[in-house]
Amino acid sequence: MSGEMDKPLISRHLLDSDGSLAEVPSEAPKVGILGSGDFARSLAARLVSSGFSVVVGSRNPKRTAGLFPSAAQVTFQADAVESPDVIFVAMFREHYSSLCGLSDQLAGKILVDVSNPTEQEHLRHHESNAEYLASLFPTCTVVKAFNVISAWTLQSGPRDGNRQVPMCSDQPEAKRAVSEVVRAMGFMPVDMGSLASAREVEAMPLRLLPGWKVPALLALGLFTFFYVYNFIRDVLQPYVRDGKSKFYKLPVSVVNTTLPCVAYVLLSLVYLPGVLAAALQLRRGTKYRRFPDWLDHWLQHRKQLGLLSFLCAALHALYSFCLPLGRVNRYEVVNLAIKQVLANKSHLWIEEEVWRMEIYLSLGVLALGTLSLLAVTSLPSIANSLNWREFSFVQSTLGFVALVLSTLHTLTYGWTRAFEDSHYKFYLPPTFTLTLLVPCVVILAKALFLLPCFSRRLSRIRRGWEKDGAAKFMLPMDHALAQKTSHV
Ligand SMILES: Cc1cc2nc3c(=O)[nH]c(=O)nc-3n(C[C@H](O)[C@H](O)[C@H](O)COP(=O)(O)OP(=O)(O)OC[C@H]3O[C@@H](n4cnc5c(N)ncnc54)[C@H](O)[C@@H]3O)c2cc1C
Ligand SMILES: NC(=O)C1=CN([C@@H]2O[C@H](COP(=O)(O)OP(=O)(O)OC[C@H]3O[C@@H](n4cnc5c(N)ncnc54)[C@H](OP(=O)(O)O)[C@@H]3O)[C@@H](O)[C@H]2O)C=CC1
Ligand code: HEM
Ligand SMILES: [Cu+2]
Ligand SMILES: [Fe+3]
Repeated sequence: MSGEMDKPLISRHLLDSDGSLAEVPSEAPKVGILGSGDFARSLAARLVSSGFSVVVGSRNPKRTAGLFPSAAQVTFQADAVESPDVIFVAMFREHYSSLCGLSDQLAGKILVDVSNPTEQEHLRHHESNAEYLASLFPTCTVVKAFNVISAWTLQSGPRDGNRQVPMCSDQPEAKRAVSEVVRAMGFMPVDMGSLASAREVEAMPLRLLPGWKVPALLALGLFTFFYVYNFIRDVLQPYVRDGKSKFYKLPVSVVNTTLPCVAYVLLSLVYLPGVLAAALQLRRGTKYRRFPDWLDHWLQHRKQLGLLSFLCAALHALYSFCLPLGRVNRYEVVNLAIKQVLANKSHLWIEEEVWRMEIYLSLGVLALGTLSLLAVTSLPSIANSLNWREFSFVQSTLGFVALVLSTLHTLTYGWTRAFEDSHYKFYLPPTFTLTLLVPCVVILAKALFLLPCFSRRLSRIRRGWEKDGAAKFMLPMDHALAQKTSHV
């Protein structure tokens, strides 16, 4: 079998070292495909247009030949596996065993398992599809690849969507051969190690935005809560008390009171776990103990929380820009003007209102601008061009600045309303007062941890110093202090 593996599987000079197309070999490398379904058809089309000679093995070649590009040869399974060394198995797991009759012809060849188990299949079988295929054909080398690429992406080419093709196999030589096919097709092979990783590779397409589930549900929960709260205050209360219909507020006004509250609370929840972590480290006097699971989980979901906060804040800004466009605004302005005329007043100008509004609008714009920087740097291409310090400056420091600006925006918007009885409807305080609690706790805690007594201790803990037990790392100036406290 090693003799089989030694010969070049695919003409190496199809690709230059830099990946560009070099001289096309006189005879195109041959690739086999077993199966004639959706995936097989897209794969064949892609392989043909990438310069491969393709032979398809079907149980019924007459019926299926018309579905393939004319350059692809469609024949019986036994004939198709005769000459190519790399054979894609584009079939479902339950049909693998139907290939057992081909064992002799397949001996020594590379089988590429492209299959995607469903969630139930993945749970039912403890061995991966690829390992199962390998157990059926012990004389073949199995490579797991392409399962994360949809038939559609194969057809439309790798221009949009994910270009990475995770692959694994126990045979480095086989992996290299399939990598070359992957590259020639315009995709990026990603080595995932031995075939034992196949289960992990097969689980990849089963994930649907795993990190987003909890943050998205949280955002939805907050939205629902604040929407109902604002509905009761702004729509239900005037209706019940005075019989006034304010239902026109549902699509814009109530939404624009709800969205900023969600954005603001989510933003504070991004920075709260950092504060809790610092507090925990201060109390324990070490960083070498795991955080409780809930805190660990929370710390890992901050990016998603932050981006959802940014989304809500951006929508809030757009809604705010749209407010003056509505009919409501025009009628209110006209009605106010008429009232002024009837009351024989000429100049309406409340200095305090003007200043309050100018300031809170400006602070809101600044807060959103700062948040945009965080959102931009969270794009992988930009994040990769920043070093660790730059990234953490934007994320940690500027993010905190955004939280402070949002707080000032909310406070100047709220002004004295929290203290005026007329703003308590059904005894419910104005919405913004509900949102201030968490952000203010975060800001105060951050300020507290900046005090020298805390910040010195924190930075020592983060460099490995421990309250009791051996000091793992010490600054020279900490040496004397550490000796006093770390007797065993
Ligand atoms: C729009 C938006 C986009 C976001 N995008 C991303 C993203 O792409 N990726 C991402 O990870 N997060 C992202 N976030 C989340 C958030 O910005 C980061 O998690 C941020 O780093 C949290 O800052 P922090 O100061 O609370 O926490 P941390 O930076 O984890 O620090 C917590 C505390 O520990 C201190 N500290 C941390 N490490 C050390 C150390 N080694 N030595 C000494 N002190 C230390 C800090 O000073 C701080 O006081 C985003 C947020 C928003 C709003
Ligand atoms: N569709 C997609 O987007 C993706 C599919 N995949 C994987 O590719 C594989 C094929 O998927 P897909 O092409 O969609 O499936 P299809 O059902 O469209 O095709 C399966 C093919 O298997 C062949 N086959 C061979 N033996 C049997 C048998 N005993 N019973 C039934 N069929 C048999 C058939 O070809 P014939 O009749 O000519 O022999 C049939 O066309 C699966 O493992 C799937 O998980 C992976 C990633 C994406
Ligand atoms: C371009 C940026 C922004 C503009 C133009 C803007 C504008 C406004 C306006 C007009 C209001 C009053 C809404 C109303 O009348 O009900 C308001 C309220 C509010 N804004 Fe902003 N804002 C901006 C950014 C932000 C950001 C980034 C946050 C926080 C993340 C935020 C949080 C809030 C909060 C919490 C309220 C109070 C909501 C309430 O209780 O009624 N805003 N903003
Ligand atoms: Cu979670
Ligand atoms: Fe999770």
